[in-house]
Amino acid sequence: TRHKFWETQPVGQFKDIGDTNLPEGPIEPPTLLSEVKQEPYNLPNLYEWINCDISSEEMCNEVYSLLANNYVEDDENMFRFNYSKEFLRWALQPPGYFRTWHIGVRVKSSKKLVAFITGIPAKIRVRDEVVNMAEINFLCVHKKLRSKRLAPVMIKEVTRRVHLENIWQAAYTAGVVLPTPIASCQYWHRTLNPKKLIDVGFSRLGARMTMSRTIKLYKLPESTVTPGFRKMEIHDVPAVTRLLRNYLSQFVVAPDFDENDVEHWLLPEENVVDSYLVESSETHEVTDFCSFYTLPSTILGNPNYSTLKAAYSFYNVSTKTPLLQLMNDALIVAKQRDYDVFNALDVMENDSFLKELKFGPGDGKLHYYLYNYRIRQALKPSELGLVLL
Ligand SMILES: CCCCCCCCCCCCCC(=O)CSCCNC(=O)CCNC(=O)[C@H](O)C(C)(C)COP(=O)(O)OP(=O)(O)OC[C@H]1O[C@@H](n2cnc3c(N)ncnc32)[C@H](O)[C@@H]1OP(=O)(O)O
Ligand SMILES: CCOC(=O)c1cnc2ccc(OC)cc2c1SCCC#N
Repeated sequence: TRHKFWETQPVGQFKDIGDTNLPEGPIEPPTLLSEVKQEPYNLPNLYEWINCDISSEEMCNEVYSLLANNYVEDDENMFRFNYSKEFLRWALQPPGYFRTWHIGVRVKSSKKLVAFITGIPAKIRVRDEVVNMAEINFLCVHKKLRSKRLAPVMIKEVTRRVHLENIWQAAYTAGVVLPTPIASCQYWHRTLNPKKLIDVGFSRLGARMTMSRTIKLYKLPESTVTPGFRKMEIHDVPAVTRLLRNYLSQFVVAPDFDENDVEHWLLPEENVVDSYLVESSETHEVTDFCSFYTLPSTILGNPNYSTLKAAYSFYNVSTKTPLLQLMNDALIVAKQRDYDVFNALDVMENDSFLKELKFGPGDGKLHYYLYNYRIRQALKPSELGLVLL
């Protein structure tokens, strides 16, 4: 058995791939709340569970440090995600969040935080069904405690706590292949600071290319080109919600955002999320929207640089301005704001601008998963309207 834990879970199993007799939808029915295990799963003796109050400065520092030192690295150990504290508070406290779903594991004696996993509630539409789900993220076990089967316990515990809130499905992404992806996406990278990306060893000077020629290749205008292109403001929430809900309705899997969700996830917050829209000067109608979130990475083992400033494409809608032009304006803003790279997945309609805007394909894949919800057959990235942090 290749996946001793995952083969026990209500997820699509590899052996079932292609079996179109299996119905789409929940794999297991909900259980009665009285039947949900009332007490936490057992941890190895030295450890204890802790609910992490991310709004507490001290707790947020501990979570930040655990992730900054032990969270995801690329295959070549060139980068490690360095989620900021304000980003973590944003990511973990959306409307309706549960503090009990921000789960830590501490060493009983030293009180040191050594593991973490989180859930947040989200309404996710799958085809025509809007399903109450948990979005699971930030699963992290300290480097010194790896390969001790702690992750399955963390996963079972967050599952138990989600069940206690009468939620039976979840969504998550991972760079690793597990039973069984509903879609597999590719990262694309648009160089904004070529010299730095070459110096850190991510990019290489092209054949017959000089550094100055390479800098010229990635050069962008000093200012955005779309008339009416401006930052989103709180009074734009109703219009942006309408625009986004309508746009996302075309995808097989997408969040079902209401105005409260849009205000939380898309209203600009410095160093966390940036959103811009196009307001028509004559009709004052909001016709287009683009957004990106800020996720820096620690640059590992480089004497000259410590941090990579990366922007990640979030939700973009174009109804009047060509998507290509809208996204080029997003690149221009990111360059103005001194980002080193602008990253995007090939989800939604992103494929239509990636090559033309000089994005290059990454070597990493991002696999999307649903827990306790079967999809008849894997989706194409263009059928996905969901971006997880
Ligand atoms: C109704 C609600 C349901 C809610 C829950 C839904 C499900 C949510 C699922 C979680 C979604 C998280 C999403 C998310 O956070 C975004 S993906 C980022 C995950 N975190 C990292 O990569 C950080 C660095 N790595 C680590 O901290 C550890 O390596 C982790 C903790 C990843 C594994 O710790 P370890 O010390 O290296 O390994 P053991 O403890 O010995 O455990 C080995 C088992 O863990 C399976 N494994 C490995 N990586 C996984 C991953 N990324 N997802 C799921 N499972 C993963 C692996 O296949 C094996 O099971 P198998 O034997 O069956 O193959
Ligand atoms: C320069 C392009 O690469 C990245 O931006 C980057 C940065 N930090 C990471 C940390 C962990 C990591 O683990 C998979 C990958 C990166 C990546 S590439 C995949 C993310 C994107 N786009």
